[in-house]
Amino acid sequence: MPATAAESAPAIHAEALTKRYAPDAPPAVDALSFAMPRGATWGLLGGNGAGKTTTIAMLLGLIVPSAGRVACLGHDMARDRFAALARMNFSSPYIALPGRISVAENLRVYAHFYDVPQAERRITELAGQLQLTALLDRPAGELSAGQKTRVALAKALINRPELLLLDEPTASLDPDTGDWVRSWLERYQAESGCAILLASHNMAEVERLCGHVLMLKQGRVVDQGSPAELLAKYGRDDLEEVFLDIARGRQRQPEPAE
Ligand SMILES: Nc1ncnc2c1ncn2[C@@H]1O[C@H](COP(=O)(O)OP(=O)(O)OP(=O)(O)O)[C@@H](O)[C@H]1O
Repeated sequence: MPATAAESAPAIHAEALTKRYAPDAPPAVDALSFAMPRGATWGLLGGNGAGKTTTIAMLLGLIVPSAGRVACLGHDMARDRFAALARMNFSSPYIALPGRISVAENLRVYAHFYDVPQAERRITELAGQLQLTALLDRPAGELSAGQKTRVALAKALINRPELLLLDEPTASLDPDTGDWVRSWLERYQAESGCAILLASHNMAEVERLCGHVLMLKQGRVVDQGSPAELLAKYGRDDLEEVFLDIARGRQRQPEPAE
C-alpha cells in the first residue's frame, strides 16, 4: 500500500518560521526553514539567545509563530497540533517535574496524558533501561541533577515518540553521567528509529550524535551540514572551533600553503 503524505512527510518541516516577541524587537527566530528526515538526529547549535529554545517551543506548538509554518510528522502544528503531539515528546531542563510526588507517580501522570497502553509495564521497562528502578518511590524533587535527567528522559520516552526534541539533555551532568546519557541516546535512536532534534552547547555531544547540524545566530541558520562537512569547510579539528569561528564571524581557515 503506498504511504500517505503524512507517513512520508519529514519528521520536521519548517518553512520561514519566525518569532518576534514584540513588534519592535528583532526576531528571536528569523525565517527558519529546514526539513529533517524521519529517523535522523540533527543538532541545533548556537550561542546564548540564538533562538534554539524558541524554535523548540514553536515545534511543540507552545509558542505561536509570528510568521511561517511548521509541520511535525506531517501534521501542521497550527491546525493539527494534538495529532502530532501524541507521536512526539520532549525533554528540557527548564521544565521541572512535580517534585512532591514520586518518580513512578510522575510517570503514571504522563502515561495517562499520552494514553499509553499497559502503562505500568512501560514504566517498569523504562525504569530498568534508565537505571531508575530503585528511585521509583522517591519524591522527584529530592533527586540529584543526574537522576532528574534520567527521569526526564523516561518521561520523554513514555509514549514511544517518533520525534524527540531534546533541549540540552546533558546540561549540568558530570562527564561520566553525560557520557552514559549520550551512549543511551545513541543506542535508543538506533533501536527505535526515532528522529531526534537536539539543542546543545556541548559540541562533542553534537559531533558524536548528530548527522546534520544547523548553526543558528540571531535566529537565522548561518551554516549547516554534517559535522564532517563543517569541519572540512572551516578547516578545523573539532566542532567547538567551528562554533567559535561562526559566533565570532570569522571566515573559514585558508588552505595551508603547499
Ligand atoms: N518570553 C520571551 N519574551 C521576550 N523575549 C524572549 C522570550 N524568550 C526568549 N526571548 C528572546 O529571544 C531570543 C532567543 O532566545 P532563546 O531562549 O530562544 O535562545 P537560546 O538559543 O535557547 O538561548 P540559550 O542558549 O541562552 O538558552 C533572545 O534574545 C531572548 O532574549
